[in-house]
Amino acid sequence: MLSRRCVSFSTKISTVLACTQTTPLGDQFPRKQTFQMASNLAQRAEVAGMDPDTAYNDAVAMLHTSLRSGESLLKIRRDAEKVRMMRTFLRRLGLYDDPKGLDIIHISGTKGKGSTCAFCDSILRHHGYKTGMFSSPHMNETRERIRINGKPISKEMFAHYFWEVYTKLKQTKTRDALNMEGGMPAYFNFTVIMAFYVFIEEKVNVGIFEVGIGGEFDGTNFFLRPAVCGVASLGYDHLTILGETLDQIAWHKAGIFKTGCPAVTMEQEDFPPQPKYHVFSRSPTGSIFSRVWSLLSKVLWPYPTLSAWFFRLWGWFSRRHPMQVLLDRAVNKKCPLYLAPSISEDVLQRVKLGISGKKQYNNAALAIQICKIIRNRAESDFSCDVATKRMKVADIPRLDTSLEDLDPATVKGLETCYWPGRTEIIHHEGITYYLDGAHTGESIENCAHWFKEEAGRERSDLERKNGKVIRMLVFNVTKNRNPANLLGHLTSCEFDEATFTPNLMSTVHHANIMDHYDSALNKKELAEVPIENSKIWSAMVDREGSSHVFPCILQALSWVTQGREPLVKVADPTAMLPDIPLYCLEATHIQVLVTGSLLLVGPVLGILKPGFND
Ligand SMILES: Nc1ncnc2c1ncn2[C@@H]1O[C@H](COP(=O)(O)OP(=O)(O)OP(=O)(O)O)[C@@H](O)[C@H]1O
Repeated sequence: MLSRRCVSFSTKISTVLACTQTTPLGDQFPRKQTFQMASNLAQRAEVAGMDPDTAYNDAVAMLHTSLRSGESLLKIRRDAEKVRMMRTFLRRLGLYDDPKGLDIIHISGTKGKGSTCAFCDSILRHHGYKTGMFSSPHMNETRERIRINGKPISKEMFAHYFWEVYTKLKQTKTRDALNMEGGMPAYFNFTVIMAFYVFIEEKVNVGIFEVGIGGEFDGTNFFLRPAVCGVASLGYDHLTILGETLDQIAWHKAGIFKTGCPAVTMEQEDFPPQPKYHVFSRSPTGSIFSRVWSLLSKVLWPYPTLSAWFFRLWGWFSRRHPMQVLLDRAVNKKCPLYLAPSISEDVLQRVKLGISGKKQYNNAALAIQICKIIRNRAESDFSCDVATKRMKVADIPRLDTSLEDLDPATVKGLETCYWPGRTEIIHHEGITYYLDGAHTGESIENCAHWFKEEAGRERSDLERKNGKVIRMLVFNVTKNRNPANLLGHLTSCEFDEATFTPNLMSTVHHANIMDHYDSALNKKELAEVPIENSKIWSAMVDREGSSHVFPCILQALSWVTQGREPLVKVADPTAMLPDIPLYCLEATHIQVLVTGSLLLVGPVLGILKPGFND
């Protein structure tokens, strides 16, 4: 399979990695040098029968080096051009239209889009479809982004298709280096294109695509006629890109709607505008409000407090309900829009969802209706439901989940659905790990609710048998997120001790450094963020000494589970772990919540459940 144009520079990459391993905090990856090395080697020999690990590592290294460099050029392109550019890349691969026989499900939303995709994937698989799923970001390995029949594609398959797509695009590259349409797609766009290509080549029946950021200008928004679009729950994330009010965010998310293609959404809350309300925020809706807004912001900017209050009030009164924005966009795009309300109590009692958490019932309802559309597609006519100007939000047709929708295959799909690292519980002798990759206000709130419910039940059972249970937190956030906003939701979880660590597996040996190139590079994230988080936490819980900072995940986990966990070993035996309080050692059971970042949860999952990807 690997007889394609393939390169081997793993040995050289390992040499480079070896240099970085000695400086744990603030490692600098020699990006420029590796990029040159990668591009030189890419034009080299054909290597047949390569070892899959080497071939895979080479492909991932290429993604992180030569293809990442395209991103800086991308920034100078106007947003709307990105989608057109994606279509050009596909044409260069010989893909001129949406392929026949591959139904596309395209899902946007702030929270729950990954879970909805996973539910769709599982339900359809249990109905006999061959499924493909593209999601981002990945936790441990890049290949997690492309799944076939619920499993990440193998390293061998990833390497094979990577070099096939890479070579075809390279051969059609034009001389105009600044013209990105003639160049190479950057990291994210490349993985999207590759997923699409893999699904076609592997003759998948349904391709499920999770939007990266927003929707309108996202790299996944190149489909001409998706079989169905879904919008999961809306909330605040990526505000600097999408805007700071929910109607601005909704506008982007609804950008995936296509003329004549059915779209389904769930009930949406209308949160108040974010407290941090920027004077110069730009409304993408292009309304008269936004023009007056922009004029006033120019007049008022010298008076920051006055203008901040003015704009906060303005934002409050001028905002539209996110559901109204979804409807308006459906009208503009002549798209039939449906509402999938959450599952009702009687139906709910029949199913124990594979992904837990109360919000998952909303995601499941959305997935059930999306799959129903796919299954009944041949005999359905959506033209009579195309949204019209006269329609009000209350008129959006409802697709209630009834008992008849829960046929055995759908129930099996919902119950066996596995979405790694999201509200996942792993039991070990004397320890229960609660893992959740939540990293926004809404999802951390959901995580705290889930943890209190699940861990509370377990603690009551254990205490009834005279057990002594303590609770530990292992936490990190990545850059650009507000740690106080996230940690605030966790203060009610009754943690006895809290630990903070960067998303670095080990200070000695950083596995998969290439797969997590960015996080390994950022000095502030590695050294300063955990200290900052620890200070915020101490101030919030007002308990001296119950907050601890570690330089890597292995040290934090070793400290938390001292003497109990054979799987967790400090990679550097010379590392001095601080003393753990006596009452922790005396406890009969520890409950550990790991949350705040997928890049923290991923490595922990990798330790506790090796091979969870296979
Ligand atoms: N409707 C929801 N509201 C709030 N939190 C949710 C909802 N659905 C899922 N979550 C939580 O959000 C986190 C991420 O879930 P999921 O992967 O489904 O979402 P996502 O939209 O793909 O997010 P991201 O891509 O940012 O990780 C999980 O912790 C999950 O429990």
